[in-house]
Amino acid sequence: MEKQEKRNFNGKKYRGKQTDSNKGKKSGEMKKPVQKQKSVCPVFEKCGGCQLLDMPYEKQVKKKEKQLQEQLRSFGRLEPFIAMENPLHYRHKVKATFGRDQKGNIISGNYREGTHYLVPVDNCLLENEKADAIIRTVRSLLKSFKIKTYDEDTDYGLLRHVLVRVGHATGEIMVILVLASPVLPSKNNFVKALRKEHPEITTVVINVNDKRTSMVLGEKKEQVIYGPGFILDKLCAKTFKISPKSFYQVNPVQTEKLYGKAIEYAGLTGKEKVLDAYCGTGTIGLIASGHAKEVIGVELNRDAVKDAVINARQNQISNIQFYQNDAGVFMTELAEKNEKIDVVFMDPPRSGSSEEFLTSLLRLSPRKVIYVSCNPETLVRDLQFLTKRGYRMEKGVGVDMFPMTVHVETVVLLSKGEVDSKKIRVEFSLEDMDMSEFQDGATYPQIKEYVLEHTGLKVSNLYISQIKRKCGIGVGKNYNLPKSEDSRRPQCPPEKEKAIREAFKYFGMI
Ligand SMILES: C[S@@+](CC[C@H](N)C(=O)[O-])C[C@H]1O[C@@H](n2cnc3c(N)ncnc32)[C@H](O)[C@@H]1O
Repeated sequence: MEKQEKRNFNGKKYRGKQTDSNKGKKSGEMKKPVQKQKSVCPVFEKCGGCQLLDMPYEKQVKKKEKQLQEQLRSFGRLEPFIAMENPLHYRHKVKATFGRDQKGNIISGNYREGTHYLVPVDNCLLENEKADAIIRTVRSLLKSFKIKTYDEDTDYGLLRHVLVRVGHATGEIMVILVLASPVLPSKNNFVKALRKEHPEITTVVINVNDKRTSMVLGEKKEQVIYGPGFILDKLCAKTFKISPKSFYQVNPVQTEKLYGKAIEYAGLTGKEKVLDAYCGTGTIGLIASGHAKEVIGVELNRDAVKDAVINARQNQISNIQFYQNDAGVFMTELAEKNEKIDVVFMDPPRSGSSEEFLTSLLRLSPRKVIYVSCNPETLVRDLQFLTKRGYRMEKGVGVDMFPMTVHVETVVLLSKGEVDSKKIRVEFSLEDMDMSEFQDGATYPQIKEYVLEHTGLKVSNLYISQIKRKCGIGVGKNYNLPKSEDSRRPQCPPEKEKAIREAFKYFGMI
């Protein structure tokens, strides 16, 4: 039997797939069983959380760098990819879903990608090890505290998920217990028992999610049962408050490198007015504030904005203002007021930016735009838009924020090309543009992205267009529409319809 020698992510040898052993066998001859390579993770094939785990890390880096170069080549040059020195256990935000296996044993882990099949996970190579240990302890306490795990099918039980957020620099730890109803029996004793095993836990909160949805966190305000209800962390010498629902990058080691590049690309001199769009808890803007005259930040999530304001105070920064608003709406208002903005940082979600944001960006005409993106596809789409209208990509760089997965983070510097802003204003007309990506409030990819992020469900263009019709929203001609009202076409299931409607509401379409 031929052995294929391969090396996994950390360079250790392992036995590769033995698929050649049956080659040349005539049919009917006894076949030797095909032995699959042994992954470094026992649930690698079932979980789907990481796709590249069994590939040597250097190879992963080359693969990602090459792919990014192919995607961005036509726009400008890329600097060498920024890999991670120790690419394991980098996730400082860890989520586990609770349930039971077929024998009735309590399990915790992740849903297999695209399904509601719960894969038990004890130790994940991507996740912070303390967070995993805390989740195991919660699991071990459930029986003695008579806490039932929630069952999606019967809508019965209490504990749905546990989320752990770890401050990399401070070591502070927040545990979020996501419950189907507000009362946790013997909550004080539960916290005591948990902290006895993990005295490093600095806060415990209850989040109630009583909806039949795959969204992890419920919308209501959290109930704090231990500590201050938030944790602090440090990045680039600034302190940041992290609340249960605020966005905070999951890989703090690489985040410092990412933000460092963004600030470097901005080349601030201390005289600029800077906008930090999609600012989350204000991280990039606060770090930039020491190098700029004035910074404004805009963010949709109310809790994140509150954290951003507190972060400014905590870091004694007075030249920054935060606004809670849709970034596109905010940009339009700035453009209408003829505000002068010198540099824009933009770090939108995976779905990328919006038509409204980008058109107003053109009107504002900042000298430099630093685009931070976690999705090269939407980055390319938005770059196409901006580079056709006077901006030029000077340089960019890929940062490995998510080793072992296919995901890539990118920072790109755009600056004003030869065309002067006056000319752009005259030539720029919505009628002439291909607006297919930007119809009806949100694009199909944005709706899909939102639904996936909030419910874990994948929805097709067909389903979105069906629900658009039901809601009386115009359906653009560029999308995958049914050619006829053929009743044999799959109809959007109620769960997905609900999720799509929630997305429409979020994007202000209904
Ligand atoms: C990738 S995160 C970046 C956050 C921040 N720059 C950071 O590095 O921590 C994207 C942020 O955009 C926010 N967001 C999503 N849609 C938005 C919108 N339409 N307007 C403003 N902010 C939005 C999200 O709440 C999230 O905080």
